[in-house]
Amino acid sequence: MPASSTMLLFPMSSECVQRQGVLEGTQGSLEPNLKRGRLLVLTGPSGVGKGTVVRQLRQRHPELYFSVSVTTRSPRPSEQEGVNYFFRSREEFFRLIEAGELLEWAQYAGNFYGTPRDAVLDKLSQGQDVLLEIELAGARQVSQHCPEAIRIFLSPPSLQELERRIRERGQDSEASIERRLQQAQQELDAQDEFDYVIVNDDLEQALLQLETLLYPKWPEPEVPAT
Ligand SMILES: Nc1nc2c(ncn2[C@@H]2O[C@H](COP(=O)(O)OP(=O)(O)O)[C@@H](O)[C@H]2O)c(=O)[nH]1
Ligand SMILES: Nc1ncnc2c1ncn2[C@@H]1O[C@H](COP(=O)(O)OP(=O)(O)O)[C@@H](O)[C@H]1O
Repeated sequence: MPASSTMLLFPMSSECVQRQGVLEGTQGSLEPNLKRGRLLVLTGPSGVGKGTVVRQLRQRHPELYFSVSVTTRSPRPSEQEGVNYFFRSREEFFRLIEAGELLEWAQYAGNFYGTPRDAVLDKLSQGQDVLLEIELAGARQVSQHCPEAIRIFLSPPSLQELERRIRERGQDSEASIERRLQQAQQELDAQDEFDYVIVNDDLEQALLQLETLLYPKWPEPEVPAT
C-alpha cells in the first residue's frame, strides 16, 4: 500500500468557484475576500470504513458540512431518510440529472448515487468546508470540475480484511457483497490518483492522520529571547 502523500492543501479558488458564480448568477457581486470553504472528497472501497470515519470526524468537527447524497438504493435497516441518504426512485433520480441538480453522479453496484449541487455550492460560498463521501467515478468528475478539491482515498490493510468488514457489517445481501468486492480491486488500483492515501487499519490512527491533514497545526511563532 502506498504511504500517505505529502501534497500541500490548496485554498478553493478557480473553476469550481467560478462555476459557482455563473451557476448562481452571483459572479461579480461576490465579496472578493470572502473565505471559501474547502471541498473534501473521501473515497474508498465498500467496507473500508468510510462511514465510520465520517461519523467520528463529524462528531469532532461539527462545523464540517457533510453532503447527504441521493441514491436509488433501498435503505438499510439502520439508515434514515435525509440523514444517511435521500432515497429516491430511479425516475426521480434521472429527473434530478436532467434538471442539472447533481454536482456529480455515478452508478455503483447496480444503484445510482449523486451529490445535490446547490447545497454543496452554497456551503462553499458561505466559507464552510464540505465533505463528500463518494465512489471513484464521482470523485473523478469532481476533480475535473473542481481541481482544488482535496481528494483522500481510504484504503484497507488487505483485501481479506475488507471482505471481513463488509461481511461483519451484515447489512448487504450476498449478491450485493459480491458486487462490492468485485468493484474493490478497480478502486484500489486507482488510489494513486488521490492527493492522500490513508490506510484504515487502526481506526483511531486513521482518524488522527485525516485530522492532521485537514486541520494542520501551524508551528507557533518563535518568541524572541529577551
Ligand atoms: N458518485 C457518488 N458516489 C456516492 C455518493 N454517495 C455515496 N456514494 C458511494 O457509493 C458507494 C456505495 O455506497 P453504499 O451503498 O452506501 O455502500 P457502502 O459504501 O458499502 O456503505 C460508496 O462508495 C459511497 O461512497 C454520491 O453522491 N456520488
Ligand atoms: N479500522 C477498523 N478496524 C476494524 N473494523 C472497522 C474499522 N473501520 C471500520 N470498521 C468496521 O467495518 C465495517 C464497514 O465500515 P463502514 O464504515 O460501514 O464502511 P464503508 O462506509 O466504507 O462501506 C463496519 O462494521 C465498521 O464498524
